[in-house]
Amino acid sequence: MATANHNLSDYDKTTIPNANKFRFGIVVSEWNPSITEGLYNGAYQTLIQHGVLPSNIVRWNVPGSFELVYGCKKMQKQMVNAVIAIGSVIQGETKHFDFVCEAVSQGIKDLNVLDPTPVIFCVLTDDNLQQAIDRSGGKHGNKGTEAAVAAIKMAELRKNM
Ligand SMILES: Nc1c(NC[C@H](O)[C@H](O)[C@H](O)CO)[nH]c(=O)[nH]c1=O
Ligand SMILES: CC(=O)[C@@H](O)COP(=O)(O)O
Repeated sequence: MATANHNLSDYDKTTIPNANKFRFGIVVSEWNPSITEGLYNGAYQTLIQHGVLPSNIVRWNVPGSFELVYGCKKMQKQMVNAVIAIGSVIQGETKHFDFVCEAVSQGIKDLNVLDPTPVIFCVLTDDNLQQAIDRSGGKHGNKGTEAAVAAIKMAELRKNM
């Protein structure tokens, strides 16, 4: 289902466990900061709403989405229950977009395979700035909210394994 048909901020709050015992790492790309800050705010506020203590949210910045893989790999070792990778990749004139998106998605997938700490893929890959705006707190909701919900659910799943 396309995002246009499912608002990223809509979810059943009754299905979310209390996250007051969990600790989360959030790694934020500095490229397109107006977008990534919106994603971070969505994720942060959602974690707080579900009981996470501010002191249990660790934030690191990296230069761009390509560096999210390295930052998340290191964040996995910080005694956190889950990691959220936040980035915004916007198509330019060249194929660089394709290489960055492929590297980040494959790299984060690999982190989930190789380490027991889940890493949530909160990376927008948009054709233009408007699409990114719409998905970072605009008309289609906030992917940061969606990512925080996923992080809590994965932390709970890991706890029960
Ligand atoms: N064009 C975008 C980039 N490019 C930078 C790369 O992510 C990387 O930092 C650089 O190639 C050095 O290794 N990054 C984004 O996050 N978003 C873009 O739109
Ligand atoms: C995703 C990118 O790296 C891209 O925005 C860079 O722009 P360009 O392809 O015009 O160099």
